[in-house]
Order: sequence, then C-alpha cells, then structure tokens
Amino acid sequence: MNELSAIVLAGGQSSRMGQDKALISVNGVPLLQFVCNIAASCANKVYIVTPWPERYQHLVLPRCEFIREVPSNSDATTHGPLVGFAQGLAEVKSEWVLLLACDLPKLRVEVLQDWAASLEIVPEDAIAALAHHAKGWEPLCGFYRRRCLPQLLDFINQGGRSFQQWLNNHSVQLLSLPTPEVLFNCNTPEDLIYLQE
Ligand SMILES: Nc1nc2c(ncn2[C@@H]2O[C@H](COP(=O)(O)OP(=O)(O)OP(=O)(O)O)[C@@H](O)[C@H]2O)c(=O)[nH]1
Ligand SMILES: [Mg+2]
Repeated sequence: MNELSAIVLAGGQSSRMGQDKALISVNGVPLLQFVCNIAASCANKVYIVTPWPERYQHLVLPRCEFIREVPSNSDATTHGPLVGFAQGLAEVKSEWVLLLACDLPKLRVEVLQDWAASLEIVPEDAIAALAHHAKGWEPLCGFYRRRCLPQLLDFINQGGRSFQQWLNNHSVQLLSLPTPEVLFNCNTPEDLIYLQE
C-alpha cells in the first residue's frame, strides 16, 4: 500500500450524549484528537469533515485538514454521515480512503494497519472493505475505494441516507476483527462511565 488518505467525521448532533462527543476527553485526550492521530499513523493525509471547524481549532491535529461541510438546503444543521463522507471523498486523491467516526475510543493503530496492508488483495469489484457486526456492516471504521463516489452521489441524489442500504447494493470485502471492542462506540453518558471504570 503506497498511499492512503483518511476521512474523520465530526458533524453529528451528539443528541444521545448531550454534548459534542468530538470534544469529550477519554484518558485526557479529546476523542476527535485521539481518532485523528490514529488516522494520521495509517494515512498520509487526514481530512476532518465537519460543519464547524472553528470548534476544533485548539486541538493538536498534525497532518489533518478541515473540510467544511456544506449544509443541504432542506436541513441547515446536519444531513448525516453518508453526505459528510461524500463531501470528504470528493477531495481524496488516493485509491483507498479510511473512513472513521470520531467516537471510537478503543481504536487501535495495529488493527487499522493490518487492514490497510490487506487492501492490495481486495478484489477489483469491491467498493469497500469493512468489518461486520450483529446489525450489518460497520461503515464508520473501514476502507472505501475513491471510485465509489459517483455511485454514492447517485444514491444520495435519489434520497438515500443509509450506509447499510447503499452497501447492500454493492460488493464489499469482509475484514476480520480481532476483538469487537475495537469498534466500541461512545454514544451515551453511560458509555463514558463504562470507559472510565
Ligand atoms: N460530517 C458529519 N458527520 C456526521 C454527521 N452526522 C453524524 N456524523 C458523524 O458520524 C459519526 C457517527 O455518528 P453518531 O454516533 O450517530 O453520532 P451523532 O449523530 O452525533 O449522535 P446522535 O445524535 O446521538 O445519534 C460521528 O463521528 C458523527 O460526528 C453529519 O451530518 N456530518
Ligand atoms: Mg456513534
């Protein structure tokens, strides 16, 4: 693998958490900074897609560049991760991009690096390489081919907003997960308490 970019999404409403998850510190490090630094260990270039880059100016984010998300006409606040991903993907130059949510406090560099090393043997027809969990693909911690952008934009223009629905129409390579904990998603105050225990 000679070149890899990453996109980190930081534009959700954090309605379950009640405060911006990207700025919550776990082990003394704000989640967005933690995830971006892991992304930067695997990728040459990291794009942070967010409607509000000014919120994160104070974080330590080497090799990261903000992409200010353009709000859709119908909803001035947020339109979900699929649209944020499409806006980031439009900037990507490498064949593969690593997509990450900002709320993954148990992410491990070695797991992402092992996955990245396996991309060379992913069949040409696969648009993505992702892990699987009980409810389907894990879309926000895995890899996508840049050339999936036109299909993604078609899906979005037809009103699609669900990663699972989009992925179900395409070939996806399965990545094996050493332990499910890597994908632990910190969505609620209870999740935070669990992390601090
Ligand atoms: N750029 C961008 N990222 C988003 C958007 N919606 C969600 N995300 C990100 O997608 C990831 C997963 O989102 P969720 O866990 O559902 O977070 P959320 O929407 O902030 O939280 P809830 O309101 O509690 O569902 C997080 O990294 C969010 O920041 C969006 O509209 N734009
Ligand atoms: Mg989440």
